[in-house]
Amino acid sequence: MAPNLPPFANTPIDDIPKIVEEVRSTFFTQKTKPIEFRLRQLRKLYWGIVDHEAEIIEACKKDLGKSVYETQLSEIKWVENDIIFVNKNLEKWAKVEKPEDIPLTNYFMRPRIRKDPLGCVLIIGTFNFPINLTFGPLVGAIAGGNTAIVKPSEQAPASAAVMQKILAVSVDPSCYRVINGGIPETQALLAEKWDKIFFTGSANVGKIIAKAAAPTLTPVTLELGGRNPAIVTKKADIHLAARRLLWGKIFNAGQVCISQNYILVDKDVVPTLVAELKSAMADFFPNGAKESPDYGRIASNQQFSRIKKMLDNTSGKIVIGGTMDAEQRFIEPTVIEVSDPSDSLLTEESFGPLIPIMPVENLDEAIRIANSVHATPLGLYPFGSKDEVEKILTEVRSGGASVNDAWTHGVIPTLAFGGVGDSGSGSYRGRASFDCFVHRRSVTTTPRWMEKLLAVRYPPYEGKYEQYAKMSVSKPNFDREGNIKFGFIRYILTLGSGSAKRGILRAAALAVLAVALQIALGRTARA
Ligand SMILES: NC(=O)C1=CN([C@@H]2O[C@H](COP(=O)(O)OP(=O)(O)OC[C@H]3O[C@@H](n4cnc5c(N)ncnc54)[C@H](O)[C@@H]3O)[C@@H](O)[C@H]2O)C=CC1
Ligand SMILES: CC1=C(/C=C/C(C)=C/C=C/C(C)=C/C=C/C=C(C)/C=C/C=C(C)/C=C/C=C(\C)C(=O)O)C(C)(C)CCC1
Repeated sequence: MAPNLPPFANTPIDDIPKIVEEVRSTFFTQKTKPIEFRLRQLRKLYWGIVDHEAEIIEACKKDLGKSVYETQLSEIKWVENDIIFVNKNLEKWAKVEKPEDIPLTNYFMRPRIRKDPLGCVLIIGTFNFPINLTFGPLVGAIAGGNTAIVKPSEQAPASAAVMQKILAVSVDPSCYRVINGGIPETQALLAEKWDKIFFTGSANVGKIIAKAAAPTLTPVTLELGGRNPAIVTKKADIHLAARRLLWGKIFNAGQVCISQNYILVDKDVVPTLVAELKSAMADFFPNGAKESPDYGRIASNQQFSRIKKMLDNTSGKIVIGGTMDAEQRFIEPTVIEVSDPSDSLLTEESFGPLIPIMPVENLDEAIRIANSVHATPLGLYPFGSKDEVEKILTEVRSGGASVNDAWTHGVIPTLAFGGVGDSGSGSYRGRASFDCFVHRRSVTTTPRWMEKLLAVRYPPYEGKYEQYAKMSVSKPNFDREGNIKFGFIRYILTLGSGSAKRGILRAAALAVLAVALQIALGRTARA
């Protein structure tokens, strides 16, 4: 029997300042700082999630038509595994760190790096992986010793209500709270003072967040969207490319910010790619996507209309799929052959199961189009030979990249995840989640006995520079042309090459030459 879901209700706007004040003042009680407290809260959150698995599954079904399998993989087990990983590593990460590269003269000041909590943080989530992308950052915030307020997306209301319930019953409510609502509630939150805002969502709202943070210089982590290219060359394995890129657009019905937004394909292999996509589609959904229990639905009528409009507006030709059902918010995985790089299917983020394919003359053209559509996308998916892939990775920027695959870099839970340029700033997950929510605070302690040595820094300065220079001024090992200068000993030891590797090669070549000479001389002597 399906579990009863808690109702979604907006937090009254008038209550928001009071809740924020409570959570903010808890930070100053120092309650969240001991590692043992953080670990205990994380462990309680873990069990809170475990105890509400059935409700999470039901909520994700209601919000997104998400299959149990996808909810387990990408929401429930994702966050549970993350908590277990943090639980195992937090003490190690939180240890005071000895910095590298400290000059000898500063050694006695015991330079070190503390990992201090930031304070009271705000986490604003999105709808597509509602639990993962909301509780994921929260795990980092708790691990970092912060207090936090979480604002789930109102576009996944069932999941938002379940998250509110889970936090209320599992963790300390004076430290961590859910505020539910839409734009007015988020605006009320943004009017408060935060020590960090962690936002996942669209670039447009990202700008609103950054603007709201600017007057108080509040740091922000922005996890935004992108128009991510996949590039398929003639040398790629087209069968694999088709299966993997199709997976990239059917998981969560394509509502994945790192999935490819469009595919640039060498014109010679377009027919093969389309045929392989057709065959992969039949393989994944033998009775069609609509009948499959594995294929999700679009989150809201608003998102459905937006995706439909994109398809209506294209000048491209649908070659696979194209059916829809507004009542069910169902959109079939749809492959569209596009011939114009300014087609809105390329230039706008579909955030749905649309798979535009654009034939190109060669790799240079593909790279040119990718760079002109979006110079700093969130993801990049090159399929081709080793050299072609290297060229693509070098010439096209992106937050992350998966070679010969769709968004695989985004499913490795302990790999830092984030955008670049306007696809986001900052990263999180695994250790990076902890780093995202702490300040690496450099600290020194100057011993009393150093006072005599430190006299060099006090006025009168007369005659002190030479003394200082002896201790602390470095000499360049490069000349005015930018060439590296070698010392005499280094020159001799490296046989005039300047590098150990080239020195060894030269020594080996000399040894071969000497042996050959010896053999030749031996032969001459015998003759
Ligand atoms: N980089 C990443 O990890 C991810 C990025 N995304 C991106 O998110 C976008 C789709 O998600 P949406 O939820 O539609 O994004 P969105 O930006 O509309 O909403 C995200 C959050 O911002 C709040 N919000 C919306 N409008 C606001 C306003 N005017 N003022 C203050 N707050 C506001 C919403 O309540 C929601 O909690 C896509 O662009 C997608 O690529 C989605 C998932 C992950
Ligand atoms: C099984 C054996 C092996 C190894 C097998 C491997 C490596 C299997 C890999 C399977 C994968 C990658 C399955 C996919 C899982 C999908 C997940 C977890 C989805 C997560 C979704 C997330 C986090 C969504 C994020 C969305 C974001 C950020 C967004 O919208 O932007 C060996 C090792 C080969 C040995 C033999 C056995």
